[in-house]
Amino acid sequence: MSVIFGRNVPLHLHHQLTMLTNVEHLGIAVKSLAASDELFTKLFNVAPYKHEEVASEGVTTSFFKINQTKIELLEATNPDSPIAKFVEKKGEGIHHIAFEVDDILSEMERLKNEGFVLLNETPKNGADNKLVCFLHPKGTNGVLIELCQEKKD
Ligand SMILES: CC[C@H](C(=O)O)C(=O)SCCNC(=O)CCNC(=O)[C@H](O)C(C)(C)COP(=O)(O)OP(=O)(O)OC[C@H]1O[C@@H](n2cnc3c(N)ncnc32)[C@H](O)[C@@H]1OP(=O)(O)O
Ligand SMILES: [Co+2]
Repeated sequence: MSVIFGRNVPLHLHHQLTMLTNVEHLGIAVKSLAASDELFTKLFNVAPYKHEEVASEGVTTSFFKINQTKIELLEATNPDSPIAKFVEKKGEGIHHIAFEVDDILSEMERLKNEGFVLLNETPKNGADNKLVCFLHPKGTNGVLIELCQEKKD
């Protein structure tokens, strides 16, 4: 008899529900969204599909989509923004990799139990209609990882 574990999923299948699926986007820290919009529009030969400010993160973003690949450009909107500190310390460049998850709460629980350091204890509002959580780069070989779950209406 299979053991039922949360959401009526047999235990041996449950791990398949809590995992990082696709790369949702690559985050690139930039000094000027206007200048980088122009540069990446030339590079991709496609214009950004949206601009969105996330005041809680102190960023304004620009999103490009090339087939299934999403690129998020991020400019700081205040000196305390993580992007401002990053650009000041490391210059412009790749800032984070975001992964899509089906169930961010279960995934945060799983990763916490695996010893990863969550930078926010509960999911927070991200851009592009997502709930997000970040893992400390010190625990992921120096790469800032973001988890993204599509907000359900
Ligand atoms: C949510 C909107 C949008 C979305 O997709 O929806 C976004 O993606 S918003 C993105 C901006 N928000 C965040 O990045 C939130 C998570 N980040 C943080 O909490 C901080 O930036 C943190 C904790 C990663 C670093 O902050 P801290 O104040 O500790 O800055 P330090 O410069 O002291 O960094 C400590 C240590 O970490 C290294 N570091 C910092 N940022 C990164 C990074 N992006 N990738 C890799 N490593 C990073 C930094 O170099 C320091 O290492 P050290 O060896 O001591 O130099
Ligand atoms: Co992001």
